Amino acid sequence: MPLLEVRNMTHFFGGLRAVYNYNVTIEPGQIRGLIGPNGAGKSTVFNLITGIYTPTEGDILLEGQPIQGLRPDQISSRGLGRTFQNLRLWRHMTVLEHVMLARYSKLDYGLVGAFFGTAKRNREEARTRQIAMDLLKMMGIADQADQVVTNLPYGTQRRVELARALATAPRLLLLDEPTAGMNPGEALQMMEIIRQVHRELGLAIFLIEHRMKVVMDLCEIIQTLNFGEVIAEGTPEEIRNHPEVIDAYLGKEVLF
Ligand SMILES: Nc1ncnc2c1ncn2[C@@H]1O[C@H](COP(=O)(O)OP(=O)(O)OP(=O)(O)O)[C@@H](O)[C@H]1O
Repeated sequence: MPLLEVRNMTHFFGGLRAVYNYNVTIEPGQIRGLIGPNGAGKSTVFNLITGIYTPTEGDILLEGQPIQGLRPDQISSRGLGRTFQNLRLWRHMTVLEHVMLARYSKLDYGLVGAFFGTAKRNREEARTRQIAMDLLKMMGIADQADQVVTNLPYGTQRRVELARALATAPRLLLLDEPTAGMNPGEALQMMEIIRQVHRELGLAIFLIEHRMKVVMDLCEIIQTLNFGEVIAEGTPEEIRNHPEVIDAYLGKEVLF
């Protein structure tokens, strides 16, 4: 069974057709890319899948179960994690607190446990801290666990955001422009981290990215959107040589 299946999804913002008859099937462990010009509808596709918007039409199935109409937190707890194009971090929290807080949504010690500090709660706290620290190690930022995020360089903040998304143990991770705003060196490091996350955690990844090197190197299959519609889907080689994609998009894009 596919991990995610989106069928004939259409979305209007008032009179604007942002996404039209969109389909995608993501298998467990697959890495897929979504590219297209500014305003093509890429972030809207992610916002529809993650429950920020409810599609005007269509079906979204996660492991065979319909998820359209559920709240973002309900969809997240079913195994779908994401990061955003613009960072959404809390100004006064430390790196470790960000990741631990996300992990708490997975915890189950009930209200009584939360008030009275049961042994189970203490065990779970220790385990949460351990998982969060392991993720920070994977991101290469464990030594900055106690830093307040706003004091850290932008590239590091993006790693915190990725660690936070991974803290809920998703089976599918949606990354909205993971290298946006980074210099080429930071972007290369982020690419290696994504590769490592995929290899070590074995989850499926769906990513939006403008940097062609990142998409072409990481993804097995790439879709191209233009005016809300998929104009091409294929391997990096097929996409690179697709006349409509070159015309609509690649001719104008940053190679790195
Ligand atoms: N909340 C909204 N209300 C109204 N229109 C919106 C909303 N969000 C997006 N749009 C419009 O929908 C279209 C698709 O936008 P979207 O942000 O999905 O594109 P995108 O491919 O992610 O672009 P970019 O690469 O610039 O991030 C655009 O015309 C945009 O202006």
